[in-house]
Amino acid sequence: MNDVIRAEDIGLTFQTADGPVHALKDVNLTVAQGDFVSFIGPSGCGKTTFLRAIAALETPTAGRLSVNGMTPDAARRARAYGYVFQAPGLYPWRTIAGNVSLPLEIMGFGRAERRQRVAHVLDLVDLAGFGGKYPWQLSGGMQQRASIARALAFDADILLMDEPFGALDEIVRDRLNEALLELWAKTGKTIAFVTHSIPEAVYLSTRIVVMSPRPGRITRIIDSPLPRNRPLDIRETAAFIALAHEVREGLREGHGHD
Ligand SMILES: Nc1ncnc2c1ncn2[C@@H]1O[C@H](COP(=O)(O)OP(=O)(O)OP(=O)(O)O)[C@@H](O)[C@H]1O
Repeated sequence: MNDVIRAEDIGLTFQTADGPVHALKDVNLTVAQGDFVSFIGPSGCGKTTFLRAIAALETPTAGRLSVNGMTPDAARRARAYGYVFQAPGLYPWRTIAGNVSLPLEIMGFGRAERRQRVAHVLDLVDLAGFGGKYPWQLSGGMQQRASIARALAFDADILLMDEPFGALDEIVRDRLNEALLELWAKTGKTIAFVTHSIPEAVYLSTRIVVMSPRPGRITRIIDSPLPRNRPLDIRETAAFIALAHEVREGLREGHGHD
């Protein structure tokens, strides 16, 4: 299997008026193609900073980081990833299809190709038939699905997701978690996912990266023994509960350094 993300001794220090902030320190991680990796940890442990570094939105101050075998900057230019944020960030004056089509327009795809791709990704996120609606006509969960479709539209290998379901209620979140796993199985994408929720991390991931703050670092990397095909009620199994316990322990360990 190919490593799509490889971080070696990554450090990232912000210089602020109050002195240096060590957002990441000695971070080592490899993510294989087709992995679903979650980053979990308390506020300020560097989860978002690490995702942003992968996306070339921040530059590490130490170590080496490669994405698809390239520098993050080269990977960004090669459109190696789609990025999904906590808020859907859809333009209210554009239809759902218009929003999903926007990155394709910017990249210069022709009209026929755009139509075909938009229809395909709307179908993938179960929004076929909603392309003509405006964002405000859709529920929060549907809007977030549309933003996932937008990130998928140019068919990048990697999907970076920063707490995409954090603002949604639990029932909607459950449904979207299930839908995301289906989409992952169908597309074979590599997904890097930031969350604050232990059950969400355990339900979704093949690898769980537990982080802790000050300085932001990895305290545990847990490879999931759960099968890739996961119905929601897997959460009631002993294996799931044991894994959640292991994550919780990892989080507690990290707090010991505070
Ligand atoms: N541009 C910046 N300038 C200075 N400090 C920053 C900057 N961005 C992030 N930080 C600091 O770096 C640390 C890590 O932040 P980061 O947002 O990556 O954490 P996080 O784990 O994603 O937190 P949360 O769960 O709250 O989103 C924090 O102490 C934060 O205040």
